[in-house]
Amino acid sequence: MSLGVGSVLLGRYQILRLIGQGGMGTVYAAFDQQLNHQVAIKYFRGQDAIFQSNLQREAQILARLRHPSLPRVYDLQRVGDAAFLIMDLIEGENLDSLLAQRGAAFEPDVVLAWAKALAPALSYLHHQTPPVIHRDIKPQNIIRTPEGQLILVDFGLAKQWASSNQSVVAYTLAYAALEQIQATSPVNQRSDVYSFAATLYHLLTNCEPADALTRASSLINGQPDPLVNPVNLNPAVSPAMAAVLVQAMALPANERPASIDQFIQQLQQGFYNQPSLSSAGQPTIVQRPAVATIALLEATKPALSAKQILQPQLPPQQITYQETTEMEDPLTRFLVFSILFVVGALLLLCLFAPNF
Ligand SMILES: Nc1ncnc2c1ncn2[C@@H]1O[C@H](COP(=O)(O)OP(=O)(O)OP(=O)(O)O)[C@@H](O)[C@H]1O
Repeated sequence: MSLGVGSVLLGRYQILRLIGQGGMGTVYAAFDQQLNHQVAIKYFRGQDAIFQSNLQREAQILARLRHPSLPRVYDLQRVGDAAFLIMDLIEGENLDSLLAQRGAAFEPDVVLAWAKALAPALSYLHHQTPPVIHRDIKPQNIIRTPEGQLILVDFGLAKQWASSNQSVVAYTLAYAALEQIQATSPVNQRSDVYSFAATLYHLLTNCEPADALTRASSLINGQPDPLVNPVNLNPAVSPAMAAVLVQAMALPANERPASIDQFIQQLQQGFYNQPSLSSAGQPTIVQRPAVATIALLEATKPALSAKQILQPQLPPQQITYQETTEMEDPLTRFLVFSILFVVGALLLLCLFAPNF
């Protein structure tokens, strides 16, 4: 079905322009000739009956949502194997475009303010029964309106059903949690915590974070985690804030903050440079050099390919990390103590045998 500019869809929606195309569908701006207002239409094409009925069930859930930072969903129309979701048209520019135009990282106070503005919307989604998981938080899906308000678009909709379809990628690799890529354990609000943190990481550093699959693959092969500490990319980010981000992007879901609210609280503490805590579930920063080992996967070394990681035999929760600092290394400890011993002996000689 062609949706050319000017054509009228379903006898009512005049297509104004193409907004963007993603893995699951295409988004258009249109004019609703019946209600005289502009809408956004997401066009899902070539979907089977199971997908369509799941889509309908989810659209019914989304239609009940009311939040100032989320577009309202009005209608779902089906024509053959195509489906059209009608929702608020959000005018403005997405944060990915704003970052590209700026060509440099955003200031930490700006990103923190954005995070705090978006968190209630995510929290609202997560507190639905059943919880609505966004599944695709990324700078491109956050639109800043001309009034400066942030709106989170493209949420939830049937992405878990799409992910079982081999031809569809229903997430964006750089921002997706490992459990979402592997599809071996349920995606939950901690998966959104990962994506939200990865989004903030990108905005704070102007660099896409290393994706979870590459990171897991490196760790399995005894390599350091390729996720660059945000402090090294933007010195304006405090070490404590960076630690919170890195913790929220932990590969095992159970090491991330349990909720968006908890994450934002930690991020705010980090911004104001409060000391980071090292107990379980609290932010710690990855020290370099550090030896990262994946204890339960140790037996499978030396090499696991990315494809193998994708296979469902090893749930991501089984991945645990162990870190040793430089001083914990026996050779380093031996060298440091030897040097201290020699220096001490020389000092004693100078004191008690000055003619020596
Ligand atoms: N209601 C809306 N109003 C305005 N723009 C929107 C709206 N919903 C989505 N968009 C924009 O449309 C573009 C394409 O969205 P789309 O959802 O097709 O792509 P995607 O997120 O890359 O992939 P996927 O199909 O996996 O969701 C994005 O840039 C998004 O910001």
